[in-house]
Amino acid sequence: MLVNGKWKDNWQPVEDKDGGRFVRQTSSFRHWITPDGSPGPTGDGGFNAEKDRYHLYVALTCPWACRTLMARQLKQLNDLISVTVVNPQMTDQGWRFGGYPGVGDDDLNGAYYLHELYTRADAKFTGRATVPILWDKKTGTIVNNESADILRMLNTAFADVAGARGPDLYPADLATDIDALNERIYTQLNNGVYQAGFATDQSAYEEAWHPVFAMLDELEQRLSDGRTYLFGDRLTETDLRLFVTLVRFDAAYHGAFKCNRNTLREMPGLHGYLQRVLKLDGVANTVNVEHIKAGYYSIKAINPNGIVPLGPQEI
Ligand SMILES: N[C@@H](CCC(=O)N[C@@H](CS)C(=O)NCC(=O)O)C(=O)O
Repeated sequence: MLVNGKWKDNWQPVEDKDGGRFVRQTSSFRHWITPDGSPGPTGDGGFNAEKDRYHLYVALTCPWACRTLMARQLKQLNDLISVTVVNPQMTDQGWRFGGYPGVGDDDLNGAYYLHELYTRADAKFTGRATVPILWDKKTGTIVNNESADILRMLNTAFADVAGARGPDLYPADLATDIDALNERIYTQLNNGVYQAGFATDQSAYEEAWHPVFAMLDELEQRLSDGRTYLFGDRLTETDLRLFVTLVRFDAAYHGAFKCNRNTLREMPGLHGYLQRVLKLDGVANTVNVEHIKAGYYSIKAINPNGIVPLGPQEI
């Protein structure tokens, strides 16, 4: 991680420990792009919605980054916001650019490691250099590195510039229910799989494992009435947030993170739902199973010899 702007020690998945439990760092850049550059719910103003001004740095292995890519795709913002994909394999200094099929160099800033962008934005930055990063090309800084914020701002910020495009992913009449379900899915499942996978003692692993499957069972049940999406016929941000975890389940979480009561393929409601979302316009472009496997299985703390499993044949 970075300490006072300097890279310290070899990359490890867990820095903040609470016993054997994995604790996710809170995001540090929380500015918002808004239609008129006024400050959003958090952070400073000045980030007007403009064409060709913003850039996303993502890893295709990372669910948090991929939910922002999905939002960009579904809101039809690909022509407004450019993207660079980092190398899925973790180095001793975290994410790097180039050197892997389907990966870009940092043409924008000429960085080799992603952490260089954090110190460019804040020379004294302390913390983990995570993806996604929403970058402002105009002022050369990070707008926001919290995917939940980015998802929400992409839903509305560009409506004046681009016209209303794509589905409303956070409709007002569902906002309270979306917030409540997001929170539960995040705790038990999106982050729960990481808590199981990065646990460093048996009880912390077991403590995380049970809620993962309790949530999958609950969602399997929820979808059993034949609804298309979590809230019925309307696709919402909660679907994006769930999809990115489901699509990684059999390829990464079942093996690398030891979430192995069953595979997702064995849950017909959830598996059917996964396939339905995968078929939405352009969503398949945001999914790269090869990058997903290469990424999770490159984490030495959980897979020291770096062997990448050949299966699953299909997700
Ligand atoms: N709160 C962040 C979390 C992002 C995150 O944890 N990304 C992981 C990849 S899946 C990362 O970049 N980890 C590198 C590190 O922790 O050093 C978000 O949702 O945007």
